[in-house]
Amino acid sequence: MAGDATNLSDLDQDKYDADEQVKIICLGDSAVGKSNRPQQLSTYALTLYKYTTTINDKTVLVDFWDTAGQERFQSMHPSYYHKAHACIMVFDVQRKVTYKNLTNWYKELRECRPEIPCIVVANKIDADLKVTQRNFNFAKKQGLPLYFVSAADGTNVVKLFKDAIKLAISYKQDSSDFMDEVMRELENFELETKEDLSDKEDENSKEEKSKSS
Ligand SMILES: Nc1nc2c(ncn2[C@@H]2O[C@H](COP(=O)(O)OP(=O)(O)OP(=O)(O)O)[C@@H](O)[C@H]2O)c(=O)[nH]1
Ligand SMILES: [Mg+2]
Repeated sequence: MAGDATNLSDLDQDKYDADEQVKIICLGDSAVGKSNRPQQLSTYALTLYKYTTTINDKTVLVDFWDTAGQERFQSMHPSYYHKAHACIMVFDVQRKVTYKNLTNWYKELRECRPEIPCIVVANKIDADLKVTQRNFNFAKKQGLPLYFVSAADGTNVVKLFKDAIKLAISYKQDSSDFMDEVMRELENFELETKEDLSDKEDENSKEEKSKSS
């Protein structure tokens, strides 16, 4: 994948409010193959994989968030979920416990992000292709798409990331449509109540603005 970089400016999450920026998070137990790296000591708790793509003639910047280490505590810091537009939830078909733990990951995800699209990934299918015939009911039960993937030989990897990006963007557009609606309602509301506002309140709001800028 594209080069990764994690520095402080990457962690300013306000950028994800911009139309052309999406954030996709990866979840799952340790060593399921989220980063597809040979075993290594975790130097950084967080890695951002940056990816640029064009959708409907618009350039979209995608940040894939990936962790090392923190998932051993079976829980992520809330800032990891903050403003995420989609989630890729990975388990290892060779290790049943990683499949069982999806329940916990999914619960935590939904506490923080109740609505974002989520894809379930059964990884390492290269180790035993027969697993693709097995039923993994978790995904079906939750109404989530399930992808059989091998990060090692590349099976379904491109499709997975393309679809995750599409889902993230469509989620973002829907929610911004909804935001537009809310904003319009607020504008109308303001017109109706303007006369009631005293000068004092106007001063206060100016002060608030200069504080926050
Ligand atoms: N056979 C096989 N091995 C894989 C595959 N994907 C990853 N691995 C191996 O699984 C091990 C763990 O992979 P990682 O990518 O480090 O897993 P991770 O989920 O990022 O683990 P943490 O960073 O510790 O959370 C490594 O030895 C990888 O080489 C796969 O598709 N097939
Ligand atoms: Mg990793």
